[in-house]
Amino acid sequence: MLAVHFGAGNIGRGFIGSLLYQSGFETCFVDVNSELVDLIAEKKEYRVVLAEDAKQESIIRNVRALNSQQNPEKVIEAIVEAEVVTTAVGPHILQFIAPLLAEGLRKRYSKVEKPLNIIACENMIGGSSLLKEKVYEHLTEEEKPLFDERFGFPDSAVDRIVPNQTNEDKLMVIVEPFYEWVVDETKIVGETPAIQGITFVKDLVPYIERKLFTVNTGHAIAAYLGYHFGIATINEAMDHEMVHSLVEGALKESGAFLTKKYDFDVEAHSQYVLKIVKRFSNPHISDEVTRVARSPIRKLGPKDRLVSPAQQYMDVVGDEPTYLVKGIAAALLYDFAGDEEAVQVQKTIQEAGLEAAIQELTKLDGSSNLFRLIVEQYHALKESKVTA
Ligand SMILES: NC(=O)c1ccc[n+]([C@@H]2O[C@H](COP(=O)([O-])OP(=O)(O)OC[C@H]3O[C@@H](n4cnc5c(N)ncnc54)[C@H](O)[C@@H]3O)[C@@H](O)[C@H]2O)c1
Ligand SMILES: O=P(O)(O)OC[C@@H](O)[C@@H](O)[C@H](O)[C@H](O)CO
Repeated sequence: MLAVHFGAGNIGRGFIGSLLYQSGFETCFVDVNSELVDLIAEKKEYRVVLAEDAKQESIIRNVRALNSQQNPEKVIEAIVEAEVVTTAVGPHILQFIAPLLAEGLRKRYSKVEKPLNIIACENMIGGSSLLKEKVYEHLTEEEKPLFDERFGFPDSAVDRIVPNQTNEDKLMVIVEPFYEWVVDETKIVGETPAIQGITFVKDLVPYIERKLFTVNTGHAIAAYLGYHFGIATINEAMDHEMVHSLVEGALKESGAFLTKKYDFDVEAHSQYVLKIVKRFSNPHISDEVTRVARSPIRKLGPKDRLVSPAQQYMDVVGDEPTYLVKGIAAALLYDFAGDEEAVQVQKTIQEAGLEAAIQELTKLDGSSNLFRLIVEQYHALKESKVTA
């Protein structure tokens, strides 16, 4: 059984690759990082170590790797043979892998009748659907209905914290023990991929919203406020009394709309939040705030982890959010020079003004209450700049 996985990075090796191996797949990683591809091709195995006292280690075997820029034909051949295709490249990269994936699916269509499912494992709502949209931009009108019958793009939610890391063994990856991978079974075409560890559900939306607007909302707020207070890592940010209580406040707000909207059990949701806050404080993980804060343009988008829960809190709970808005303000103040999107946000604020920048990034109506609150909190936070 062959799996083709795009993106041999943190989550690709540390999570998806690991579950594929445990489920009996051979995994062909596809990446553009030559060093990584060459190392996987040479070693044919790598280590995954759990970030816990016992540091339990697994060896992931049965892996190979291809550089999609150097060997596109081989990637196409692998897609022809695959039982499943997965991705973990980042939401903005899906458009770049789409042309090659379209070529692979075209060739496969002409050679193999067996259906194939393509699962994007990215932190966003509708990742596989977006990938499908991008792939379909490369198809003819005649091909589209034929591909609909043969290829599935089920959306998914993935949860496992895998920090950026530099280890002596460059393929080794340290991951937190916890993981969750939920896939929309209604969009599967043909057989359900036999991957142990996936939970298949009929309605993914509550799962992806619960994950993105709890884990990623809390994480982003810890990162942006941590950065604001001059803190380097997420667990240090969680040790900072003010950041800790602002994260908890934001998760109370997102929890209030999630439990109401989806009729989640309130006590079970509190336990879910407690566990997440504990995961952020894992002493065995050193996760830089700049990784978690990365790509603020994406994170300030209307459907992402900051603005969407703030808007939904207003709509569903009927109140003004206090903490989520502070997180949005901190994201707008994020000026890390090593992050192109952060540089772009600061440039837009300087050149177009704060209000035009907020409108452009969040797509919020300039006359809305949420917009007004964000402007207020931005100025309040900017004036209160202190170091930890
Ligand atoms: N790290 C985590 O904790 C975590 C957890 C859950 C979900 N995710 C999601 O997984 C995705 C990947 O995150 P990550 O942390 O593993 O990032 P990463 O940067 O470690 O890995 C991304 C990989 O994609 C590769 N890549 C870039 N362009 C490519 C292309 N055109 N073709 C093939 N490969 C390409 C990169 O070289 C890199 O190896 C993101 O959407 C992220 O939100 C991450
Ligand atoms: O990957 P991003 O940039 O969407 O978000 C950064 C982190 O919040 C994220 O990678 C988490 O570690 C992960 O989503 C945990 O499951």
